[in-house]
Amino acid sequence: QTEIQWWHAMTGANNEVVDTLAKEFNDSQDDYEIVPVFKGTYPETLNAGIAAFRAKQTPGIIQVFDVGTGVMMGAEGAVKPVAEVLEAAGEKFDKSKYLPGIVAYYSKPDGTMLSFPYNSSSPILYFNKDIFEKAGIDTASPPKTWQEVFETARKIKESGAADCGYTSTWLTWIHLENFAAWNDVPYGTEENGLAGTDVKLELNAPIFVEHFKELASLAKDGVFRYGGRTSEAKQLFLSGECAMLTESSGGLGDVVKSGINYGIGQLPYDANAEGAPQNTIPGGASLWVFGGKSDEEYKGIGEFFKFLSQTDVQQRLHEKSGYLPVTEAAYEATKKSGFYEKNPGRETPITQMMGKQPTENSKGVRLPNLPQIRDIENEQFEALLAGKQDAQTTMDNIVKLGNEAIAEAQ
Ligand SMILES: O=P(O)(O)OC[C@H](O)CO
Repeated sequence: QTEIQWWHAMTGANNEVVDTLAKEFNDSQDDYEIVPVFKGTYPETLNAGIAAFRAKQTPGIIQVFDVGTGVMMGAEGAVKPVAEVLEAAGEKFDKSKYLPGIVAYYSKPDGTMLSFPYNSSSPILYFNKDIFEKAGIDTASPPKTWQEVFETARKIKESGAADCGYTSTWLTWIHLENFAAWNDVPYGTEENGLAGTDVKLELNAPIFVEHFKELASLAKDGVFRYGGRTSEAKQLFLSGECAMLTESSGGLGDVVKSGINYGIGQLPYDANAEGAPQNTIPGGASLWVFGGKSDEEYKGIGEFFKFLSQTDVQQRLHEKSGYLPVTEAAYEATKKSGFYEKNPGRETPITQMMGKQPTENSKGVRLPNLPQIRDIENEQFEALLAGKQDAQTTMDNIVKLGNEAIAEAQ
């Protein structure tokens, strides 16, 4: 039997999905064994992969988050494109079977798709219906714009219905990368890095500065509570401390499991942005396969990817975790099953990603060192939210330090 390690960053309900899928695949045949290994948060998992590559001790499969895509693409020869992996298992990879936004995100400019889109997501608004009712807020029409979210959050705090009105996971992904795409404003030049590598960040434009000014003011008043750089803030919602949360659709598994009386709204947009809402960009992660493995291992990984792309597996993954069904067939099957009628809001992450043809502001953000840029952004946000600097300084610093880091990485 050939053992194949699958390094991943999934916790809670999503970790259970990983373990279940590996077990089902292992039970379905005798030649290969997929062994899931939890490697920490997404940034930690990527760092573990880089270290393993240097030490020539790579796993068969590694889950790399959206913004690590540029890093992996830059590692010429280190990875084996997904089509070649599937070919090893006698399967022809047909891109047209996958949702177009996802294919575009994980493909090189020449169209070669490099990784397998295991868990794609889109950020949404979660709200606690019990708290809304206590504060006298209509649960049938959750806030649509950021301005409404902020006003509602203040109202909730003032009413005493909850300690904190609003929190958010991933400020970088939700309040910068998706904020830009959804409001149809640039994150940076060169189509946010998709059209060229000489990118200059445009994150100190007034729309971003105003947004963060408001967040900082909410934080000062205890209305907004900061949770951390990745998905830590989800706990603040699950514990009932915060009434609203913006978080990945991939957080749904834990929200459902918690038994909380929750509702879903689409990702808020800025009321002053003319083109909003435009479309969100895919988040989550994909599965990358390292080069230099034996034919047998590639065949095993190809078989596993074949297993993962089956319609019923994709449908289940989508329904259990909240990640998107990555194939058209699984999306259609979920629609037909009546799942969306029975579970209001569960189609929102898909429609907000696919609803409109992307513009040059909303295809994605691709930088060779985006994880590092996110570190810079997070450091600046933390200084802002701790009251150490104002929003204009924060966004100016992000642009200055970010541009320096991008120039260095070229
Ligand atoms: O929580 P996930 O898996 O949807 O990922 C969120 C972000 O895209 C990570 O960069």
